[in-house]
Amino acid sequence: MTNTAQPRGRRRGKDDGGPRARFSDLLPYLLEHKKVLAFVIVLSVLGAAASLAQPLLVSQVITLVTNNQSLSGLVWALVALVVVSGLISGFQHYLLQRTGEGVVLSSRRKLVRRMLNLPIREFDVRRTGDLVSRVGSDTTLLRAVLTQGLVEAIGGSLTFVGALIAMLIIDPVLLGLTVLVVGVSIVVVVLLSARIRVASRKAQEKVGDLAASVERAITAVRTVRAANATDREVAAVEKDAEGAWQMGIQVAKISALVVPVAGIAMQVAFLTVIGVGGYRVASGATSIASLVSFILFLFLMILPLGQAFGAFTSVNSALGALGRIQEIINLPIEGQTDRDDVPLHVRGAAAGVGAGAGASDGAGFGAGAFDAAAVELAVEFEAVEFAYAEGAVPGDGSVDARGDLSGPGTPATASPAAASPAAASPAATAGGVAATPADSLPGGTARAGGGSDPSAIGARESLATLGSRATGGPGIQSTTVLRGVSFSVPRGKRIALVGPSGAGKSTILALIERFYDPTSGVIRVGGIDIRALDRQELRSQIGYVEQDAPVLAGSIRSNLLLATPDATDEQCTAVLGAVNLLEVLERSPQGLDAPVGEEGVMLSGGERQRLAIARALLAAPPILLLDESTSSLDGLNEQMLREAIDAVAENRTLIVIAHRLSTVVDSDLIIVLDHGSVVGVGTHSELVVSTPLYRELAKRQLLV
Ligand SMILES: Nc1ncnc2c1ncn2[C@@H]1O[C@H](COP(=O)(O)OP(=O)(O)OP(=O)(O)O)[C@@H](O)[C@H]1O
Repeated sequence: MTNTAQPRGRRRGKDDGGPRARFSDLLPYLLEHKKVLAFVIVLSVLGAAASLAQPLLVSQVITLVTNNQSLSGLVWALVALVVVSGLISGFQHYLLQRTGEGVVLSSRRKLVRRMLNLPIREFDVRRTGDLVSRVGSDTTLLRAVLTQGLVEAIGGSLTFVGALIAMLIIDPVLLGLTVLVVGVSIVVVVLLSARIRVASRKAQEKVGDLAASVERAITAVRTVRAANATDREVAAVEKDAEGAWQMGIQVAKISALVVPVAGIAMQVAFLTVIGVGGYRVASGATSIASLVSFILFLFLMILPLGQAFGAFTSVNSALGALGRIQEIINLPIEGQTDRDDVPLHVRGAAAGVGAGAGASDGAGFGAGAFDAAAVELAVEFEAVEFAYAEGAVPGDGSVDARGDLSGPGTPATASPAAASPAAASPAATAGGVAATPADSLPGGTARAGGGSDPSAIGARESLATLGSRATGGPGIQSTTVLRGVSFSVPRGKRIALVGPSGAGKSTILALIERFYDPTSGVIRVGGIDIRALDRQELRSQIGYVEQDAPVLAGSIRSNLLLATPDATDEQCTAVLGAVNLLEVLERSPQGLDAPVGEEGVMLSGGERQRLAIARALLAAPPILLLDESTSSLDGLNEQMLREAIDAVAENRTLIVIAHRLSTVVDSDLIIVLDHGSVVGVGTHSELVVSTPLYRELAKRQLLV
């Protein structure tokens, strides 16, 4: 399905332009099990020896029969050989299956660990279903490398060589003919291998597409059903399923060419040996016993050849899938693309933060750990510019740690020298917002210019252009979302961000969480440039309730314990009481263990939001970020929730986004955003007078 509603992720232009893996990429996965594999290879060698011994014994049998001598000893030896070969082969099979599962497990572990640590930007451009499919489906192909013959082929190669030597001794002429036939088959298989690899990778990509469209349809099933779009979605998913089927058929066709090659080689070699060998026996050039043992060795030689061809096919299929796995594993994780040009004195201060930041007593950042005056400001934005990178970025799997993901926040980011010239330009300062700490007003407010000033609009446009240029590398498009945003949030205050949809309010919270880095400008938390803070440390100081207040599948308890795994049942119950959610507990005899359904679907919208807020409150961080956290609440619940937040918010800094001004009119400070710029800062009564946009919003909501 061509899913235009979601980003398609990194697409490839050409068939063979996708992520590639070499055999050497597979080795680390195999080497993790080197002891077992070495043991299996020893077993293979023993098995090969047992196999090689059989034709020799058979040859002996023929000689003894011809000479009318007793066979009993030899027969017992043959029986023992067959039994031992069987046991070895069974044990070997089990060990290989087991190791194959081990390879799948370790690849899944690596992949998931990497995936969940990727920068948020990666999740903006990739499809969830495709990522899930890489973990679930691509990894299973690695198993086939071991279970479908690679190790047997290694052991088998000994049989192959042993048989070859024996055949050389028995009849070099017949061997020459055999090698000719076998050589042709090997060339054919090698030629087909590259096509198998490409087809296999494309088949896995199609499976990824399929998983992505199934995921899309299922997650939006209510919307799809309500829009009477079920049949169309089914058709779209079916189309993707057909795409996967077609590529599967493609793989089957190429494999079908490989599989019979060994069989054909064997038959041709066998017929040739029988024909030429029979002639040679008739002419007295060789004996019947030699011909029979030559033919048995021929079988022994061809058998591992079949295994080798099978192994070759499965390794090439696996390499197709491994390319997709490695594409993710090779991506830089969050933090790896950071520039280390944060001024040293800032880093030094940050070192002190760690010690105090762990204390989440709500008193603020690491009291006493660094300059107390700086701590007075919980959050500061200074001339922050930001643009999301948009659109698909072609990648080959070996993404340059500094280049590809940079977008906003890397090359043009951190150093003051690298800040967008427009951000510091007089036009920007005059037209939009206060750009330097010196411009901050006492009490932590920021000076706001006239957002409706035409010159400011002009400045914004040029900033947008510059921001885009600064941000986007080749292939990356970006639109400036925040333009020279400056404001300060004093510790312990309640701040509201308001403004029209798309003004950039949620983006500000995402930047405080450091999901993205600004294109230019500085964000400080507790007086520290957040680029100098460890992300975990930073986030442990912040409670964040997203706009869609996500609730994870699982129980109420697992949702609450997400950020605070050690919280007691009493603490959980108390925080649920604080957000008026005790009723949900009473509803089910399972209490805290009551399931909430996929994405919390068994809860109402308001309950989901309150549960998410309860989760944030339970962690009791010094700073709380609430994104439209009261939008799904009825009047009564909203009132209760506000009281709860007010109670918990004591001594904490609260930054709240709300569309309904009624929920934020009593904030200590309201910051008004429009098109990514701060157009007003003040209290409700100040803004009604000073900021036309705010007055308009308030008027529409019957607040003035
Ligand atoms: N992940 C993203 N990738 C690309 N663009 C984005 C992303 N998130 C937001 N945007 C864009 O950034 C702009 C600001 O979005 P943001 O969500 O910050 O606005 P908002 O003020 O919170 O809006 P709302 O009140 O409707 O939630 C919008 O134009 C939006 O399309």
